[in-house]
Amino acid sequence: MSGSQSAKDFFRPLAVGAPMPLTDIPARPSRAIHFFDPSNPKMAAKIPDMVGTVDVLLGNLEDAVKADNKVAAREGLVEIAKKTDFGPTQLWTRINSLDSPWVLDDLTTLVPAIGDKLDVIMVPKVQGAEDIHYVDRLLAQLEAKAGLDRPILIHAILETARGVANVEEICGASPRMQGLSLGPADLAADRRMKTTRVGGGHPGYLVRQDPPREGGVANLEAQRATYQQDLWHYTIARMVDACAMHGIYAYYGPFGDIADVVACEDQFRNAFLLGCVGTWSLHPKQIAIANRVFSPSVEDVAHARRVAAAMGDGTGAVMLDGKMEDDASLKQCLVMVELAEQLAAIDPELKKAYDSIEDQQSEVD
Ligand SMILES: CC(=O)SCCNC(=O)CCNC(=O)[C@H](O)C(C)(C)COP(=O)(O)OP(=O)(O)OC[C@H]1O[C@@H](n2cnc3c(N)ncnc32)[C@H](O)[C@@H]1OP(=O)(O)O
Ligand SMILES: O=CC(=O)O
Ligand SMILES: [Mg+2]
Repeated sequence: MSGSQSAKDFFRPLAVGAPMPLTDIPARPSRAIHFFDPSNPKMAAKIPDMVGTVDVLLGNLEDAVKADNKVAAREGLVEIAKKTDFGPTQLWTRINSLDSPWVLDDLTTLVPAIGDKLDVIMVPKVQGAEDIHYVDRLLAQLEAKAGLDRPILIHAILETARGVANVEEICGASPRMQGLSLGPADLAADRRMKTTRVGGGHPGYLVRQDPPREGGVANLEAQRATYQQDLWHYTIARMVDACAMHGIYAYYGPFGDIADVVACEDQFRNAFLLGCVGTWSLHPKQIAIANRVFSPSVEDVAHARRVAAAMGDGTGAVMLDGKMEDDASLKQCLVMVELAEQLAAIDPELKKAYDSIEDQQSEVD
């Protein structure tokens, strides 16, 4: 909420006739936000068949779409959205940046044409609350004009140093704020980091074991283990806290080494463990990785359910498998159980896997 706005105005529509803002952002599964370029005929042709295989399909209009194809991408997205029934899959778009010559046409074309199908608009290179306020008001005006009955939500990419400095105010800038993604490629450039990659780690960012001491003297010639550190830990942790504080959702972003599925899975898992609910997928092969990583494992769900059962009314402390469980560990377990229930509702395979634990547990009991 901006300093000059009163609390009661926060949930008022910003244009006469615009839909009422949401007071809570729905927790819809969004393990993979799959990017496609609507101006690329091969990719566009694959989209209808991808419905139901991925939680979010995102028509990308910004970086990775050639300048000459910006109009074709926008028009291609309108065409795909109009002819596709998205069923349980969400449709998002990433518009061009607010300082670009394309963004105004992106918004004024997409909202009247396919605003009823668009769930979330991703806004790149957000610097502060003022960027969200601009999009917020414009969306309200366009929604009112188009007669939409539900608000389109906003997702911001955290990819500038100023954006990171303002992360809390960005998350709280509008009731439309659905979440944030880390944009490691642009953020690295903006911070003048000395990397040349799209996300992921770097072998040079490490700490080294102390030298062994021999007779009180450090042996600097000895072999010493090194441990690679996570370049993105600080930013993801800030993003997760800011999102949790405002009741919205945090996502890892792109992992550009498409061939390195192992490191991709590691990066996604770090983000999952730290509190992110999903990530981007740039290539079809990253969807399965994201779906696997951002779904709690059967073992974790089984354990979480056992803790919930053992904790009875949810207060006090109990011993389970030699470990203390109490109100706080129960709350962590309930995060897992709730997520498992949300995912089971849209993913029949997962439902079968999670249900099989219940069957096994009732056999044991
Ligand atoms: C820093 C950032 O902003 S990241 C976000 C912006 N970047 C993006 O959105 C990139 C999206 N992805 C892509 O452009 C592509 O996947 C690339 C360029 C990385 C690789 O593309 P290709 O070299 O064609 O990959 P590959 O040959 O493995 O593709 C196999 C098939 O999958 C298709 N495919 C590739 N990526 C996608 C996708 N994202 N969605 C749907 N289909 C895809 C290809 O068209 C190809 O189809 P075909 O079998 O009919 O020929
Ligand atoms: O847009 C994403 C990024 O990493 O930059
Ligand atoms: Mg970017």
